[in-house]
Amino acid sequence: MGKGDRRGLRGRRRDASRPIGRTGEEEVSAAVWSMETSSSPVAAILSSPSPLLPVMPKNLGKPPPAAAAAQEEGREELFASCSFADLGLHPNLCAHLQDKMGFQAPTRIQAQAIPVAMSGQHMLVKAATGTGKTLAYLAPIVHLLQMREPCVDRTHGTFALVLVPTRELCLQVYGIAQQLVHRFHWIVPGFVMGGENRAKEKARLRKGISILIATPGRLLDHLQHTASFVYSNLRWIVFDEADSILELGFGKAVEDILEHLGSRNGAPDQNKNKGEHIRRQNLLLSATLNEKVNRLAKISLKNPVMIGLDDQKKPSGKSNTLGNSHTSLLSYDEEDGILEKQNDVLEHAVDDFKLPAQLVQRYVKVSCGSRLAVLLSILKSLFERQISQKVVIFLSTCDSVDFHHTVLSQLEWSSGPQLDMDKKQKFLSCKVFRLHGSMEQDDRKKSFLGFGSEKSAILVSTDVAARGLDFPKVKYIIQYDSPGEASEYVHRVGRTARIGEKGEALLFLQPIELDYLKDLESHGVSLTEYPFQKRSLEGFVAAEEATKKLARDAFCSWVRAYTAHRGELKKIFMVKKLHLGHVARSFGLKEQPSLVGRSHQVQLKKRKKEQKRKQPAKRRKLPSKK
Ligand SMILES: Nc1ncnc2c1ncn2[C@@H]1O[C@H](COP(=O)(O)OP(=O)(O)OP(=O)(O)O)[C@@H](O)[C@H]1O
Repeated sequence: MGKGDRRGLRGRRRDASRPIGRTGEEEVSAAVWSMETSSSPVAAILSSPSPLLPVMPKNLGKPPPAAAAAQEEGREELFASCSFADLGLHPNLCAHLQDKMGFQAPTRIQAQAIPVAMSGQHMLVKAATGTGKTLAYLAPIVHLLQMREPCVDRTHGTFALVLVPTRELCLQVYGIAQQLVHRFHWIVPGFVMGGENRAKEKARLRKGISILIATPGRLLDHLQHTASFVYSNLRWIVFDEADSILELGFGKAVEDILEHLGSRNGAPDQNKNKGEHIRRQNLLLSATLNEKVNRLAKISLKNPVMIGLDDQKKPSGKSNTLGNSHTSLLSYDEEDGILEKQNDVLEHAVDDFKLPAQLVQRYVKVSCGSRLAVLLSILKSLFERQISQKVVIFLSTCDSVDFHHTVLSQLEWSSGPQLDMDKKQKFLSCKVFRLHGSMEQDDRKKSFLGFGSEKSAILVSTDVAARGLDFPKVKYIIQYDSPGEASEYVHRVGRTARIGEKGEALLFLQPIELDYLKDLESHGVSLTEYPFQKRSLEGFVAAEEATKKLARDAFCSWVRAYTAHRGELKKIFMVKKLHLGHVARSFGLKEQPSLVGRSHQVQLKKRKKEQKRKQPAKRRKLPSKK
């Protein structure tokens, strides 16, 4: 089980261990599945106008007009009015950012964080997802390394260490670092992470890596066992997605890493005796903070500049939206005064989350048994309205990802000859990828890179994809299984609506789970209900006597057909195992099964009596004489 996936399991065993019960809804959707004669049960759901499927809104996949305005407002709030050059970055780096990476101006968070990072002060940054936090720490590091005298050389070892919670994020940050050093080829980025070949990593460390991106477990392994790993010139330690690193149980590893690197507050500066006094700088960044980050901040940050933390609440009481964060430099008075202010600011920063202003967030209330049917309907509607879509579907466990990936892959449109029926049902004109921590590393890499490069695709994933991953053009996030903590909700939906782009997020909730909305509200996150009118099948059937009779006849014939199975099949299709009430409901019948079923049973008994009457009277067995 990959570390990155651990969060996917801890506290989320609910769907793995839940006993498979045949509740009403499951009964009905089972009935829906078995009613169809088509080739696949999944297709059955789609081709049957199940009473449970929502009628999709016309504007599905198109955010409401207000969101378009919010998107414009979001963009204005997102970008600073200054230039990268105004921030003091090297002209070559500014040119590269603009010409090669297409970044015309810094985001607000970058405009605030880059000068602080360049000043050498410790920093704690809280900014909404998709606001450019990666560049906020990598750009100043590259800038300062390229101007270092003597020139950075591989033999100097590692100057900057970036800790991230997942392997995919490790690859992503490494890719951005590679782009940033394009004009400074003497600065060498590299990565070490679980699942990779240790020996090759040792060889690369022995040669020297200037900017090292790492997952905590593997980094600690090399700190403890790779003697050729040189970090005596280490100047920066960056914790990207700081709260997630600790949530994933890396807390002890992080403390051991800080111990090794002499970067705990109060630890003797290991470079002092080297003559060259390198001021260590630690940076913590995330869109969400938690108590554990407070603890990490206390042991690793010294008088940090806090960005985006202390203006949590707008006068309206609404939580701060994107880009309104600003630097709050703690006044430098006596030690305890600073710590007190720092703690106070941190305490308040934990509970409030910032979300992109242009993100449209909805929830859909779905009973358990009809979840899959509704999910397939929503996907079908999304792809019918816009053939090319990038969608991420979050699930709670690896097994659930594997199952739903298999189900959705059945709907993948194959370019070869197709049956007419298949054409109608294979509505996904895109590839379906899966991602979770139990996959082989190569498969994980293929999925991660594959989904990122496709114009239209679906990714079915656990929370291993919830943090930091920057998939271009993801327009829709479906949380089929709700996340645990509200912070995970924020990060999941943060995979869309990035850097001012539009995005929509849909959370599946069962009627018994609606209280989760209140939990989200308490963190300043509010969702609107998915705007579809629930087709009231029962009302439709009850409206007309003729329709009601059709439904009754259909119900009776269905049950009769069910009893008609022969041989071994009778052990599978057993009427007495059916919950006739739910089967009746799947025909829109409100009557209790006993009423509808009783009349059928009465008929059955009558029929059996007639059959018996017609049969020649069997010779009665006389009791044997003893
Ligand atoms: N100044 C900029 N101008 C335009 N695009 C930018 C700028 N800075 C970063 N980006 C782009 O914005 C996207 C989001 O950046 P990044 O992943 O660093 O955000 P983040 O705040 O770290 O998000 P998360 O909280 O999800 O990790 C990326 O595609 C990145 O290339």
